[in-house]
Amino acid sequence: MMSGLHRVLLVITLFSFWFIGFIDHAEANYLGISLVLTVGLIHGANDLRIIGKLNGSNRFSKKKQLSLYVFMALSTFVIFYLFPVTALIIFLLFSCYHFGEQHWLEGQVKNSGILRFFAFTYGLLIISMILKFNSSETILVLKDITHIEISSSLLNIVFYISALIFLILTYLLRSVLFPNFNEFFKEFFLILMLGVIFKISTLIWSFAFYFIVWHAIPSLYSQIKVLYGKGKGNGVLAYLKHSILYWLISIVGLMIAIFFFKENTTWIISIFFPFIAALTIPHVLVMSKMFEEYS
Ligand SMILES: CC1=C(/C=C/C(C)=C/C=C/C(C)=C/C=C/C=C(C)/C=C/C=C(C)/C=C/C2=C(C)CCCC2(C)C)C(C)(C)CCC1
Repeated sequence: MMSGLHRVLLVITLFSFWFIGFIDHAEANYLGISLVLTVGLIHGANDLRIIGKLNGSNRFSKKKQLSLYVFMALSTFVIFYLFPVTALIIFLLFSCYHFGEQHWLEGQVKNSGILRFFAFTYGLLIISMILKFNSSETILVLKDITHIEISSSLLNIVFYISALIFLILTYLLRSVLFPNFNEFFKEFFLILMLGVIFKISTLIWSFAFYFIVWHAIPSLYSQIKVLYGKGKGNGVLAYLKHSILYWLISIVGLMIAIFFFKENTTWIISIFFPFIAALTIPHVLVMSKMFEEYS
């Protein structure tokens, strides 16, 4: 749903066209990775506090919640190395829903099955656009992670199918999704702008741009509202203070993973995605429960 925050993000998206012209591809990649490792990681680092706010969380002690979270993250990372294709598919399915849920389901009082499917399709459309518009880099990274070389036509097919289902669902759900033509126009304009950004930049920048601007920032905004209330100006500082330890632990975890697995891969980036995937699974479950209870 288009809110005041979304309007600011649209302006940032427009501004990014101008900004991309100033940096080369290598700089864009460094900046993208730095943003994911800072803002991106931090947006999940307060998950335990969010769990503490959810109904029924007192059934488990804080220690149990922490152990379960760490267990989920570590097992996903290991599964990525044992069964990379299965793990990648599960990661992508979770990610599609998670991206769509953040963008469309906040504030929807009743999340029906079809709305959830729409959210999933939106996430699939965005991710397939990132991959399709950067197909040669995607094929190389996927080969490094799964040892399978996929063809660019597979990326095209997924993109066209998700676009078609997205259009059909948009039509069917138009009265729920778009209170007026302006909202409809802004959403389609956004998809168009994202498509151009993904086309003219690198895979890493495309992913990092969407992940930070259109996922992590809105998610931080929703979490701060839930944790510290709407009117409290110091919510951002409190959020940062409470997340810094978990952020540091994750960075150390990434360094350890790079140290042990760097021989097995051609690019560090192939360790980076399984690492993000490991944190994604528990994070998605926490956020989904938060949206259910706080919509
Ligand atoms: C609390 C806690 C913690 C922390 C946590 C965190 C820090 C979280 C985070 C979280 C996060 C941070 C999340 C994220 C999410 C993400 C996502 C959702 C993504 C997606 C992606 C994708 C989908 C991709 C795709 C691709 C590309 C782009 C290229 C190549 C290929 C592929 C396909 C891979 C710890 C563990 C320390 C401990 C316990 C507690």
